[in-house]
Amino acid sequence: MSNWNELARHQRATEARHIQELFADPDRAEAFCVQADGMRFDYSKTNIDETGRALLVRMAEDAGLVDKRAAMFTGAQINQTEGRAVLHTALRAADDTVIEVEGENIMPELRAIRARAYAFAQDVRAGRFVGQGGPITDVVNIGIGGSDLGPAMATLALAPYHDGPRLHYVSNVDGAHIADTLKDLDPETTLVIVASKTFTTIETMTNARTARDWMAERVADPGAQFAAVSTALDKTAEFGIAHERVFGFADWVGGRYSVWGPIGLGLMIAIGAEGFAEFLAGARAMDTHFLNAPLDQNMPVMLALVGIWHNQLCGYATRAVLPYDQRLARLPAYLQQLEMESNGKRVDMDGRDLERQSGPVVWGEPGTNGQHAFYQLIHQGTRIVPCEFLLAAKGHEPALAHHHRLLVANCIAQSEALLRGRSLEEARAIMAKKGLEGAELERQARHRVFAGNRPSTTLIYPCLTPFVLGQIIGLYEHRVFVEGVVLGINSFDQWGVELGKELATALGPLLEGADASDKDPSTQALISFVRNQQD
Ligand SMILES: O=P(O)(O)OC[C@H]1O[C@H](O)[C@H](O)[C@@H](O)[C@@H]1O
Repeated sequence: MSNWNELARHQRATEARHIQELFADPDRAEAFCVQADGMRFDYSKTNIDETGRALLVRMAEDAGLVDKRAAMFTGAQINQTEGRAVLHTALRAADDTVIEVEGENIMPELRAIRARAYAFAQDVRAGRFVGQGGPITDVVNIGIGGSDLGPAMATLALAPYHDGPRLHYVSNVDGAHIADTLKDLDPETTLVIVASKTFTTIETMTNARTARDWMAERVADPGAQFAAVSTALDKTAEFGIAHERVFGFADWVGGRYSVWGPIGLGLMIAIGAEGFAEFLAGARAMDTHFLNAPLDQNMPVMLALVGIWHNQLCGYATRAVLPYDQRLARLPAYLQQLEMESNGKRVDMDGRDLERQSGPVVWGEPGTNGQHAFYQLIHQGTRIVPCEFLLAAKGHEPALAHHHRLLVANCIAQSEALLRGRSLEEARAIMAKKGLEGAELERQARHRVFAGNRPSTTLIYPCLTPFVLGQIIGLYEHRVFVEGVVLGINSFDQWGVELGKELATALGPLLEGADASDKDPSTQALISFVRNQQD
């Protein structure tokens, strides 16, 4: 980060400037915008100017982005703390690509597993694979984290293409989740997919056993209606799932990057192999763009650099992801794992304390719902929240085009409002029109002032098709990668989730009465509250 100080100086020197001033340049809207295969990322409503952009791009270059990008795509062991390559891009690479891991081309096996998964999905959809009571009507995907969020988010996103059996996603170990899901299902026509990279995750294994017991009550051979997706083939066999319904993947696919392979089985069953292939094609188009576009016209690179400008340079701690697309309702949750599990780290690749903040807190809700909830703070709160809007130019409901026009108008209006705000003079004029005068006019006007000058970006795309969803998810994956490279961290491990897991395992027996006296007083009090309720 050799030019970090220069960038920080530039940020300080320009922070008093109103973003609107930058539009004195009539070409700004085009010049601060990136296009990729029909998608447009507009970052002109930020305080980044040409100098800032050039410095940001140089920072990415100096961090070795170009070489590190090549290293990822070609299978180098860039996940150093786990000694692994990072090759989710191979899951969507063109068929004739050659990618070697430890001297062996991994592509033929990937293609073979994908073909098996497609064939199984098509069999389920066509009623060739049946339950013990007939064709499959419902599929329950049991998984958590990366084995849930990706396929669950994508299944909802692609609802207009969903013509297979109903899909249900169960993740939480809270019995409420599986109980509520199973209560209306018929065990004789339900397929259960147990999705777990490790096949040891306590939530998933607990839910999987509960589902098997539920099925065993009505079905002679419950195992016959189970499929599994995992890297641990010994453990899937131990669980009793026949190998023809087990779809493996390698450890160089990170959990939160795994939707492109067999972890996407639920989505394959929902939308079919052809639709899934389109989803992969969209991500592949984004890979090609990421690999080839010059850095300042490279969508994932610019998305990442805008994020770094806002978080590490301006000091805005959070980022709101605001899809004006109801079917992307789970995108914020998906991105919370993708971005926060990847870049929420406190040390760099070599274990040294980070000199900057790590990745931001990511949150959000679909528009327009958020407007009637938390946008108050976004517009008038004392904290600045950079907003990332996502918007489809076209919806899937031609008969409801008037709804879509309202949706689009709201999205674009929000970014406009954040930019321009409303001055005290304008607010006074509004109050005067209402007949207010003097001190009361002044007081009321002050509540109606919007400072404006609040940054936002807009990602606009033609329509949320499988291809476009693939592009969007590929875009965010690469954004996380670029951010990780610039910050010098490993975006592909997740040691921060381990301590809680270990303590939870140790804590279980204490809830049943074992001695808790070595716990801190707060923990002891919580345990005894639970024990008292159980007695
Ligand atoms: O797929 P699994 O092995 O069951 O893992 C599920 C999830 O749990 C872990 O705790 C990790 O934090 C996630 O990255 C992972 O996606």
